[in-house]
Amino acid sequence: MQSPLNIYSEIGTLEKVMVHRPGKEIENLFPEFMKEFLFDDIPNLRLAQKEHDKFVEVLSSRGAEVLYVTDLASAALTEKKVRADFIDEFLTLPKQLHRDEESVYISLKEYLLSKSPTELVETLIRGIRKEEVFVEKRHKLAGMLDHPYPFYLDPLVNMYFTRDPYNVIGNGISLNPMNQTARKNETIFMKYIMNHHPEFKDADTPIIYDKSNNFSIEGGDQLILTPEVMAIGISSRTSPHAIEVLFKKLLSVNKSIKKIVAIQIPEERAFMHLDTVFTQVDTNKFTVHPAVIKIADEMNLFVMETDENGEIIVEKRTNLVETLKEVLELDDIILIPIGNGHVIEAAREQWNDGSNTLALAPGVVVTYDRNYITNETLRSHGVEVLEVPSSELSRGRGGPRCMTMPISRRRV
Ligand SMILES: NC(=[NH2+])NCCC[C@H](N)C(=O)O
Repeated sequence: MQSPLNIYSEIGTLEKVMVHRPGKEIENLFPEFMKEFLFDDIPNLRLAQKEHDKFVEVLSSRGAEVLYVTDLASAALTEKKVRADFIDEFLTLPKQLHRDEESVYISLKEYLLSKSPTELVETLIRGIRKEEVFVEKRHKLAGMLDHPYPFYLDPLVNMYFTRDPYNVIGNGISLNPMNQTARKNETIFMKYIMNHHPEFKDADTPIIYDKSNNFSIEGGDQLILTPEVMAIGISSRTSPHAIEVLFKKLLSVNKSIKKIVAIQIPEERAFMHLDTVFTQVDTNKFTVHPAVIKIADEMNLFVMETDENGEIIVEKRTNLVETLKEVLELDDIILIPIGNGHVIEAAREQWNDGSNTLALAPGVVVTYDRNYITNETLRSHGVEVLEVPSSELSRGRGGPRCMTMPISRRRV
């Protein structure tokens, strides 16, 4: 069966997309562990959900079919044996289990196995607080001590940024080994959806990358500029080794991608992924953080392609516009500076994901309404901008592109 996955660009009309509506996991965020969970503030859950519903409404209003990870995962986990494997895989990671006794593992597994597929998915995402499960204390000394850490299983608070833990390239999927411990378990949902969901399990879907490859890579760093060319960020989350391994695999299974431009970005919180400073809004138009424009002719860019023997060759470039013209074979590239290029407006709006646009079609993007200066700049370049409310969703440091995992786009 042909794979239902079909992504050959960043901008082709969005047909099918996967999202997660923020849920109870957000209420497991608290100040002491916020940084570890990669948040800078605690969103108001009810408002965040309203904003997310509005976001989904905008996607649907332009014809995209919106699927929820939780629904897909529940439908993939109908068999008990599959649920048991899924739980095992989930419980191998959490650091807090290792601090505790084996009996924690046994009790958690039993507790999770007693749940229906829908409840199981919901529980694994919201995390398990210690008071929720009874664990028999088998060791006398350790049993006398109470460890202050409040969870047996951490909440997956970043789950609504579906872009990062997995992403579609062509008709294949990259199951990304996440760089940050707080996000590692998110990838497992997609693995089970691909292997066990009725709509995906019999499809011929190449796995382009997975955790057997060790090096971390995340979807926020991967942009599919054309069917032949990708841009991938070398960032705090994505290692250069991973990019090379991914390219090799793409050359053998995807056969469409011929070139990768690896773009080095600073390893800073504000620049966590390439899509926080650079996104494609139309064939030749890109949003860019002015800090990047400033150094646009002295960047570390690496064009990867193959020679006539099929060997990978890597060449360094330094000029962003010239390199994009070269790899995209275009005469004209327009870089749209966020915050209209002003040092303060740009930094402020980029902090709230002003350059994290999601294209619904060539020249049509969804953005956060709070970034009104960037939105006007985009409009002045002829881009249609659909704004969504954003006071709560933005607190997780991700925007419309981060909140979506496109499954299918019409060819440009
Ligand atoms: N593609 C993106 N820019 N994703 C943003 C993810 C934000 C999330 N809090 C993290 O630190 O991982």
